[in-house]
Amino acid sequence: MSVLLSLQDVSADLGRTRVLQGVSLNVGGGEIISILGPNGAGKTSLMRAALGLIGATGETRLGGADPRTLTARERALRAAYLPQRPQSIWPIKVEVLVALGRFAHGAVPDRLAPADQAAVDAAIKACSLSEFRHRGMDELSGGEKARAHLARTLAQHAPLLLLDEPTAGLDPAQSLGVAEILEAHAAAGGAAVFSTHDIALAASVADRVVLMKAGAIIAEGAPEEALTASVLEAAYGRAARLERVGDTFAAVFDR
Ligand SMILES: Nc1ncnc2c1ncn2[C@@H]1O[C@H](COP(=O)(O)OP(=O)(O)OP(=O)(O)O)[C@@H](O)[C@H]1O
Repeated sequence: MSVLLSLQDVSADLGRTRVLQGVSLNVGGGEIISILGPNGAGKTSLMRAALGLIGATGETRLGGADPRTLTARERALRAAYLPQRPQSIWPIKVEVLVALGRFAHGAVPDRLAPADQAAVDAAIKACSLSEFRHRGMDELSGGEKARAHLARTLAQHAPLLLLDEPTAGLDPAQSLGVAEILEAHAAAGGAAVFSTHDIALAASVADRVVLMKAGAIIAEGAPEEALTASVLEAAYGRAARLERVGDTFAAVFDR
């Protein structure tokens, strides 16, 4: 199994806040890993450190290289990043936004080579956006916009997906669609790391969950083994448990 991302004892500060504390994580091809944890736990910071977007101590390797030494293009060929709440500043068409995902392959959005066009079409289809592809980004609902940004990320065809809350704002059926996209990516040998507050979805989809609190990983492993009641309570400060429901899960928080 190829190692696509490796963090060893990574710590980082933003301003006066220690946002990562001794984080170690290895991600190999074929894996789906979900990052969980309360607001402010460090999930976004972990992804940004993985990409070299924030300074950190320890050792970070993205596709075997220190991400701080990579050009934007080299980084984009290794990892596709979906930021939390991405913005599209211009009212560009959906298919043009998705084509921007091809920049690392040398694509120009209005003159796509066949391979770039095929990648754009496949990403639009996977994200159920075919009927919206000619619409402006300013003519979409919140969930449709989120899917367009995900499609841009997928069109990049990077082996590692780093997705910060890819299902935020999506309806349950669309969230399951994202889960199936991640499963297909992993089945093809890629890896997906995604953060979410949907514990049940994470447990259903991820091979491994990583639970963070205050910048540190407090539990990691197969969902049912890692997400014990005591660990969930330690993370969220409320009594909670993961329950199996058929072949999926529910996260139950006591009131
Ligand atoms: N630019 C910044 N300067 C100082 N502190 C920051 C900065 N950005 C984030 N933080 C702090 O870093 C910590 C981790 O933030 P991060 O965005 O990584 O959390 P998160 O787990 O992704 O949270 P959420 O679930 O709310 O998205 C938080 O305490 C946050 O307040």
